[in-house]
Amino acid sequence: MLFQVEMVVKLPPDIPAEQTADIKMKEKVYAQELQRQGKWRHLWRVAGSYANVSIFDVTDNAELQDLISSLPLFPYMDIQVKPLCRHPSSIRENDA
Ligand SMILES: O=C(O)C[C@H]1C=CC(=O)O1
Repeated sequence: MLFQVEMVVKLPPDIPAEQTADIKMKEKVYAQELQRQGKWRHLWRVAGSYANVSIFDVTDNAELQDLISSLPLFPYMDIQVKPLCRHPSSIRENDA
């Protein structure tokens, strides 16, 4: 199942810089591992903001919830999820 996930990062300004750097480093390691596994198919920065638009490819809603809620930045993000399905005009047969 494919999902579009939008994440807007809202780190509180009073978190110590060291802690922020540690969270971001852990987030990067986790995000890259999920990309290697093929579960996080696309990761795009939204230009001009501390936000991303991503495409996840997971078995079901429960797996998506599990992956997203395990993100180190999860407590500091506003997240919106949209389920996707194949577009009838798409020429990409392998998608969805
Ligand atoms: O920077 C972000 O958009 C937030 C998050 C998503 C992947 C990652 O490494 O950090």
